[in-house]
Amino acid sequence: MGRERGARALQDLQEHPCSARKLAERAAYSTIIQKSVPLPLPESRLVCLVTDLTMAIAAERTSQVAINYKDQDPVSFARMNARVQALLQAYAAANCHDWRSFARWSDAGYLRHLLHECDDFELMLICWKPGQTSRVHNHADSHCWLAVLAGEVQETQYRPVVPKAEAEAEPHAPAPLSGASPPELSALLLSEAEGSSGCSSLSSSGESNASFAAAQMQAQFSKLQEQRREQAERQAEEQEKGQAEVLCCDDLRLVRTQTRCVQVGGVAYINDGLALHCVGCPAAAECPNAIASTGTNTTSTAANSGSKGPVAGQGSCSGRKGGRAAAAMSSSGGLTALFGRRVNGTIGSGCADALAYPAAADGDMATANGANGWACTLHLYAPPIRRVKAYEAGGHVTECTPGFYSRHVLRP
Ligand SMILES: N[C@@H](CS(=O)O)C(=O)O
Repeated sequence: MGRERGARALQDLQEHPCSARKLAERAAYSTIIQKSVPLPLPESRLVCLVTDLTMAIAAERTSQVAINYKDQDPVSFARMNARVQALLQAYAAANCHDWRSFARWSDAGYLRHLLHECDDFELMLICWKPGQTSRVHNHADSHCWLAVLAGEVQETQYRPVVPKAEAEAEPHAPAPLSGASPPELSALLLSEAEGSSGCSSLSSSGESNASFAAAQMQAQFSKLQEQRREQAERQAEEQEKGQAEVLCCDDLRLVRTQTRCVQVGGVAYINDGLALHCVGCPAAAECPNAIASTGTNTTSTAANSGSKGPVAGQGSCSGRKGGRAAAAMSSSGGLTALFGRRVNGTIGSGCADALAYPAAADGDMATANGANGWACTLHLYAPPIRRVKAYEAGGHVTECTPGFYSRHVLRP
């Protein structure tokens, strides 16, 4: 009897996602509810987001499709990508503030705050001060979406350079970072859907992408391959002329292919299938008034000006707004950071596996605003990232396990 009621409640929840009542019902049938304080109120947008993301991803998993960028069927990925992007974008654009109680910044490097983790995905809040960036890294076959909640971030993409001898032996081969992958395809579809404005936002309007048929995707994929061939040729030319920025680590040479900015409200898909990359918050000098107005605008240049800060307290959000947050520490002591590059250089290079991280100072508990140019991003990794490769200029390619600064549980 109890089981039946539970199943009915969950089915109901799936059909009518995310209302406070439904969430309360769901809580009644959840098995383990681990709480760290303070949790947002059950009806908070962040909790709803976790519930909706869970369903969007589970919907693909139940059809026996492996959820990762390498194995997932393109149509399944396109469907999931559209849903996930629409959910993240709705949250980012709603100008919610419930994330702020989990946000901490540090002078030592960007901080990762784990908000939710399950077998399918992890949701991470990342706090950046101006000038802080991640190392060039991969995502170890995980999908990764990024939504900007405050400020602005830049993503710089890199592609391994094909050694000249190899390129001559096979002149039309694209850089062999990875083979054909669903995300590549989907990202192409999304960028095509946005038109050829030159902006590199990957914000999605939502469900429309899900309707792409497999045949159309195949045609687009051929186009993508052609573009990659052209890009490889352009890179070879740039290298000849010595124009391309090249990063060397171990025997690998990486060439920078593009930089794109994502502003507040914007959503991007980032993945090894597209490129290796690093993400960072532009230094104040590069990016005056870094907080942009709510929306999905992005630019492909480093500089951004004339933007406005977010308006506090607006939007359709409920739940806590700011307030004193508790940073629940990880079981191993908590203060772990990951493949971030420390701006002050005091912590050294290489991956920071379980490296003790200085606690955020009280001053770092202030929230991001237009004046300080700090940024905050929401990252969704599906499945959770277990190990990544980090590429250090003049250094080594290092494997490391991502850690986090604080851990929370957002399940209702
Ligand atoms: N993947 C990085 C952030 S970004 O560079 O995408 C991290 O989780 O620390």
